[in-house]
Amino acid sequence: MAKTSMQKKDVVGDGKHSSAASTDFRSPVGCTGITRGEQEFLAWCKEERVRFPSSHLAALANTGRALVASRAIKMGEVVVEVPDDAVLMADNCSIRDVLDEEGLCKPADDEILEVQGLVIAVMYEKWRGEQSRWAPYLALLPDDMTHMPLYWKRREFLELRGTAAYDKMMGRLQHPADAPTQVPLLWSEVVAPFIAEHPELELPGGQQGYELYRWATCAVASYSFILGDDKYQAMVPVWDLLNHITGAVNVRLHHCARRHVLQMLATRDIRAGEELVNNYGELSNAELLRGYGFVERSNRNNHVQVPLALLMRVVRQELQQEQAAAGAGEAAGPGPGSAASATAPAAEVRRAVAARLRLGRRLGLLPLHDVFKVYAGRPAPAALTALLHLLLAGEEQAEEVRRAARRAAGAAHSGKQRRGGKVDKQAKAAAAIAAVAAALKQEDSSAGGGVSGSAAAVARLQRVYERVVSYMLGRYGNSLEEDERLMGLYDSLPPRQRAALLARKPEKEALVWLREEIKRKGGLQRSLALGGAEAARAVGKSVAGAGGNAAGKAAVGSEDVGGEGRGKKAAGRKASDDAKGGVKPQEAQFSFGFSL
Ligand SMILES: C[S@@+](CC[C@H](N)C(=O)[O-])C[C@H]1O[C@@H](n2cnc3c(N)ncnc32)[C@H](O)[C@@H]1O
Repeated sequence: MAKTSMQKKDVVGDGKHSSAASTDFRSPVGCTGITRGEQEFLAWCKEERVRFPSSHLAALANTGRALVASRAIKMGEVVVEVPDDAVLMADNCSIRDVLDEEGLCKPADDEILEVQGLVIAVMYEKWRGEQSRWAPYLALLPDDMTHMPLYWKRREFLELRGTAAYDKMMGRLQHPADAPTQVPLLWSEVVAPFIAEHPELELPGGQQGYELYRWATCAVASYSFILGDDKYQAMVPVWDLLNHITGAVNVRLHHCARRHVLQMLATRDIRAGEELVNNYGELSNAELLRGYGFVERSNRNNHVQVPLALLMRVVRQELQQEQAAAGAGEAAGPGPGSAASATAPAAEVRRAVAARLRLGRRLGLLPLHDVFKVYAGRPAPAALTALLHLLLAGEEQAEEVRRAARRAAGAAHSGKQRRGGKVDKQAKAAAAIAAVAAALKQEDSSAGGGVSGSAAAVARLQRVYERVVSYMLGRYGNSLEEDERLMGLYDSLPPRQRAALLARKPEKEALVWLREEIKRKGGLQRSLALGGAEAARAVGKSVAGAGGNAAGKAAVGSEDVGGEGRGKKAAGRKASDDAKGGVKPQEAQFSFGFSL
């Protein structure tokens, strides 16, 4: 594997200065010379018509390489332009036919395989060294990816127990775009056999091969983009030089189909010397750490992910305990209109809850990848509260919710709101949430309502929430109090411990917040009052996903492309109408195939 020096310099010039061979080149904002690797990359950009005329490469203390404005940039100006065929994908790399034959190009049987296709493409092109068309580009990617948790020692990795980062990397939750997931398994089941079956490629096997694979996986995880509706995973040179700072994005991604170029446009005026900043998604620290190997000291996107599988388990437990209590002649009984009758065996509870879940799904109450996000300081997600109510509900209550949702969907049909079926789903979810809110409205248990049906339902929801929170808090390796103590020692902690601390502590805070919020007077109603917005979120994408990334990462105004040639077509196909910065479609990565 060709090694490239990754010494970082303070600032290096942009493509137009690439002919300056001297190492004491001074950029418009001062600073030092450029490395040979950087010079070669800039020359390569020129050859490939990759342009960033108003900015230059910089190396910043905490974030590594970056693009910095060389002059004032106007809102809407194109700041980076990358021809479609300069991107690197499984579909246009030099072994694309082999990858295609092996089912590792689009459309593969499994999206995971498509991501593996790009990882192998990156491995191969890197391995070819100078012979690769992308050599100067690949040489500029950091050789050292040890900031990624994939390189952490077991002891360090265990510090992440309980977090979304840990679960995803352990393969408990999985989305194809979660590149650093199940790496040893994918190596032994997909990549090592591929290498063994294609000796003509001369890729290394064994430990050397695995190290190359691990590096390429990290490169794909933290540098690749997903282009267009067809979700082509691609390495996009220069686009991937932009860092992520929550709340500071100043560019958006776009595809100009007419000219077959991917573009980055300024979303506001940018001053000379200002960093160009992308948005990798609305990501928590745990997610940033897993996918990109860094965390932010203060991150407004911090949240905890509550998996559906856990909710199902807790609901079943609740119902079975209610039954047992009723069977033993205790006072509580199965509650008003319970999902299973007092005499029902566990299997019946399971069936009843599964049926309610199907209804919840039809009503649009399930978020993308079945993971509910809970934020400290915000009400519990409406769709979560509504779904829990539904899962616990008896026949009659469930039917009521279903009828209300149907009426609302019918109204949306006949109204002007309908847009490609999406509003139907949103309207249904909103109506289901409203119906649950109405059912719970009469009383809140904390108001001292006693024994009315709704008070019992509220108490039951609170119990279920409490169990979910307790279970999730118990999964971390230590307590929130311990993390608070560790924050006092923050500066003296090793970097990986700091990162783990900043990943797990906000998750615990969100859980503790949830527990308190649900107990507070009106907490459940506050959750359900957000029905509209939450309903939109419940049906995904349109609110916070890569497809509709409100923070501006998603490109707008893309035009359709008539592709020419394979690579071009792939990159071009509606590319960047939801092109993403960083590797994963932001919502789509939160799959949580969790089991207790
Ligand atoms: C797409 S690359 C951006 C270019 C990168 N800085 C470089 O030196 O090549 C993503 C990587 O940049 C770094 N990065 C991006 N944003 C960061 C931030 N806010 N803080 C720390 N590191 C950051 C992380 O190492 C991440 O894996």
